Formats: sequence, structure tokens, C-alpha cells
Amino acid sequence: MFSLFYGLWKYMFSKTEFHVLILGIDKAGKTTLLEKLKSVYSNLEGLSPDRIVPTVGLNIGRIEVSGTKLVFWDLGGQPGLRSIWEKYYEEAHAVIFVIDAACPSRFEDSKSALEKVLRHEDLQGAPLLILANKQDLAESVSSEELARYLDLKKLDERVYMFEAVSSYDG
Ligand SMILES: Nc1nc2c(ncn2[C@@H]2O[C@H](COP(=O)(O)OP(=O)(O)OP(=O)(O)O)[C@@H](O)[C@H]2O)c(=O)[nH]1
Ligand SMILES: [Mg+2]
Repeated sequence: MFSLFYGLWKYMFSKTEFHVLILGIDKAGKTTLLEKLKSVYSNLEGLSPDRIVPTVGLNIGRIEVSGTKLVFWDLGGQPGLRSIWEKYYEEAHAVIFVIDAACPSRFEDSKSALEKVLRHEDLQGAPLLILANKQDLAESVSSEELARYLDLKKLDERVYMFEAVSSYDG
């Protein structure tokens, strides 16, 4: 009897857990963003930016916002690590794609990485949030300017949003 209730309970609550993948090329600010989210939305103290090193494995962050459990998967963005991303696509419900808006010389790299993500069949239909990060820096471009630059043809068919943020300021 107990196991029946436990099974039901697990079924009901596992439904309210959402997996969010945080992707983007190296140094975009993915881990800094995750640590900031942890500090703001949970009572765990996130790592301060000076203690964050380039990601090689996987960082997991769990937060709860108005009753919904969000599980964030933050992966490494170095070129040799990007092939690992697709292993997580099947179980992901949404994607946050982070771009360093203060580094135009790497926009092209971000654009092709993002286009590859959008083409993958396991992510068709997944909502997408594109973040123009590092808005605290004077040289950063706005989210509109970044959207114009990326000129993503495939975006029209999906739920997506551009947002300007700073992982430092929150
Ligand atoms: N000024 C500024 N710097 C930032 C911001 N977010 C991240 N950084 C800096 O950018 C660098 C890279 O940040 P990470 O969070 O390690 O980047 P990442 O995307 O996780 O990189 P990988 O793990 O290698 O894929 C670090 O020096 C951060 O302190 C931001 O909003 N503003
Ligand atoms: Mg990282």
C-alpha cells in the first residue's frame, strides 16, 4: 500500500520538475548566471564570480519558483565539449542560450553553435530564452541589436525570447 502511494506521489511530483539546459560558447557567463540564480531563488549561497572556473563536467542547480521545481544543467562551452550538449537534449524541457554581448568577435561562433542547437530534432518545440549577457559592461550590445546580428531564420516557428541581462548584477 505504501509503495502504491509513494509511486503515485512520485509520479505527480516528478511532473512538476522542469529541466532547463544552459548552453552557450565558453566564457559566455553560463556558470556565473547559474550561481546567481541559486543565490537569488534558493537559500543556498551561490559561488562568487571570482571562484568560478571554466566548466568541464556538468553543474546542476535546483531552484523552486512558485511551486515549480526547476533543474538547471549548465554545461561547458569550450569547442571540444560542445558535442556533449546533445546528450541532454532529449530530457530537456527548455533551453537558455547565453551570449557574451560585449564580445562581438565571438558572435559568429555563438550564432553557429545556436543554429546547431536549433536544428537538433530532440529540441524541436522546446522554448528558448536567448540572453545578451554582460550588460554591466559599457561595450555590450542590446538584445535587439544581438537579435538583428544573429538573424535566426528558424526562430519563427518556436516560442522564444531575447533578454538583456548581467550575471553579475542579477
Ligand atoms: N562583466 C561581466 N562579466 C561576466 C558576467 N558573467 C560572467 N562574466 C565573466 O565571464 C567569464 C566567464 O564566465 P563563466 O560563467 O565561467 O562562463 P561559462 O559560460 O560558464 O564558461 P564555460 O564554463 O567555459 O563554458 C568570467 O570571468 C566571469 O566572471 C557578467 O554579467 N558581466
Ligand atoms: Mg561554465
